[in-house]
Amino acid sequence: MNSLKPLTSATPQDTLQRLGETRIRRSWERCQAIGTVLQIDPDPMSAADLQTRREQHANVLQLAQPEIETLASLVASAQSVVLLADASGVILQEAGSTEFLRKAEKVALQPGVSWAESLRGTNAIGTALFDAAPVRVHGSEHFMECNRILSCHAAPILSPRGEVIGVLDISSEATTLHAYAMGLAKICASQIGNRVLDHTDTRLHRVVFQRHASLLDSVERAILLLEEDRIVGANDTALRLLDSDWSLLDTSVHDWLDNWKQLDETPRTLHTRGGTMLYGTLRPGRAPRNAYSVPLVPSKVTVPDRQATRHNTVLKPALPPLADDLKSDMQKAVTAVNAGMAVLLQGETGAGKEIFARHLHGHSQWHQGPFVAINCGALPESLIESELFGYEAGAFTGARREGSRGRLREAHNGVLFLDEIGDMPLLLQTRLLRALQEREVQPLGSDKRIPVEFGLISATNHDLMAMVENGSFRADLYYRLQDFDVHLPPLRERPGMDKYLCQEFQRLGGAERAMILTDTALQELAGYHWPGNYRQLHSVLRRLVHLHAAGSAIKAADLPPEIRTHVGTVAAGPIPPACPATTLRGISDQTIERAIAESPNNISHAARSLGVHRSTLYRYLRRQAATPLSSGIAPKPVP
Ligand SMILES: Nc1ncnc2c1ncn2[C@@H]1O[C@H](COP(=O)(O)OP(=O)(O)OP(=O)(O)O)[C@@H](O)[C@H]1O
Repeated sequence: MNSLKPLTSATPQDTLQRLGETRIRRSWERCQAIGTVLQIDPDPMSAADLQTRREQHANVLQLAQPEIETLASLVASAQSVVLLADASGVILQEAGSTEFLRKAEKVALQPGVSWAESLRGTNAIGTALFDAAPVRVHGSEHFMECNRILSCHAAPILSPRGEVIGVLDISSEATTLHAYAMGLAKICASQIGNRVLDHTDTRLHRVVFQRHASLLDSVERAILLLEEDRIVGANDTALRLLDSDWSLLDTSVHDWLDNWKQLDETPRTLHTRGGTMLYGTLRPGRAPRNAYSVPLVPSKVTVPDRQATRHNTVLKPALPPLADDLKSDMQKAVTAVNAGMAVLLQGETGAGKEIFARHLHGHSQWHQGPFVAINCGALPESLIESELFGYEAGAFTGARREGSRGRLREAHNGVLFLDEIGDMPLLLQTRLLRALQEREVQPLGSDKRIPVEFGLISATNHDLMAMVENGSFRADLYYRLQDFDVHLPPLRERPGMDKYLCQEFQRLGGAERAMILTDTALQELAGYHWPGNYRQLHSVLRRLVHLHAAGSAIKAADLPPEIRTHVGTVAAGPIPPACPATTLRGISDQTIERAIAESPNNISHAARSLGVHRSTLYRYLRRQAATPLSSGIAPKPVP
């Protein structure tokens, strides 16, 4: 273990000056006072010692696992790691990108090493612990030169009495600055603190409150722990809403909240001492205790299924439920979008990207705002710009007299869903990128810039990376859109297809018309590769239900030709890998031609019967324009 030599010219006075009056500057000043004791190359403690320390902190470690796991999978692809350190700065656990973990070890950012500020100089873990506040320490802001390869974001985890009981850190290389990492670290540290509160002595009463009833089960909820009417624990949000600090501990709750006694488990209004109206619930404790001094003993560590609870209250009943294997992706995507990250959904046509986006909106902090969906593939190029950004009155010929707000502004305080983003023309990609980066919209014909705030979700069935490589999609927009990406698996990979098919057949009218699917029909349906996914499945099942007599048993011979002609192919070999860019793949030209012929002048209807999106069919027709279909039906111009 070496000690740090006096700081060299790499950390001169001008760096200190540049830091200004910040937390970092104050930390540097502290470090300069103790410079020679700093450890430049510390050895980690022995495995046995680390194990003992982990056992001492078993409760916090156990309660933090859901956040650590979620964060690890969120940040691993961004070459980042998540670390949990105890209150003395010793790293207890690491997770995330294995590649970066190896690099981090070179500067001892690893379990068993203390990153206390007094040992490692200004760094996120140590400085967050010293100040008991979140902090980002990026590259050259680290006091010790060897640590300047790092960019770190740390937030303290507080006990119900306001003591720091640990620190959560997200670190990556200093060459990449992740704008969302600080937000994520803060949210997750609060969530862990809340879980500690939830699991502290179940004999205490719990008052939970917020400005809006819908936030009562969110990470933003304020919590007070009461013994009789004495406040024995709280979280940061409670202090903020009550305009107080930790001196509120051991005072009477009567001093802070009127009518709290009338609360029960149903949200009701209550008022702060200053008259602010809040919504609150009261979960009574099992019995009063004499003192709050017991160690934190989790009664049982479970991850509360908040998503499910909120799903019932927030989402419209018309939304189909997600397949079980998507629930953990949903949970991560909610954390991501709430932290300001852009979510990109990729998957074949009809795989449920929009449905996923709507669920995500319903579960996110934006759920009370609008869900504004824009189909970038269906909008004519000449209209996209005015549709997205709006326009001033009389901005162009044909414009509405009163002007238009544009879809980006309509999404303010809600979610903007950019569907088929891969079809956005290159020129507009530049304007969109600017609006997304600056979070400002400039309507056509106006020199005003209007600030907008929304959660951003995009979807595509193209291989966007390939488009970036061949120059048809801007790399910078691609990276702006995919802070977190979710791959929606195709329907054919859904577990338990037989059961699901029967259930959907019954739901879509089979039960009402007393119909059944025979085993052979079911087998063929389950073996089909469903290029149009849920959309195609529903179209096929509806046709089966309504084109056959009530009471009939559907046989394999009754299945539509596109399924029958594929039976041999599917049985003969493995299903070809998904090819998202060619979404009508697997449907023969003749079938497409027939669908169009059966729905003259109605492309939407033809698309529905093929189980693809209208814009997909338009794209197909454009491609075929040079060699018109034999049916002679010329495609109408795209609206
Ligand atoms: N999990 C699901 N369960 C039942 N139906 C679903 C599910 N997911 C999607 N659907 C249905 O499938 C149809 C297509 O879904 P959605 O529009 O979300 O797909 P998409 O991936 O966005 O398609 P596209 O790329 O063509 O726009 C919708 O009618 C939707 O209700």
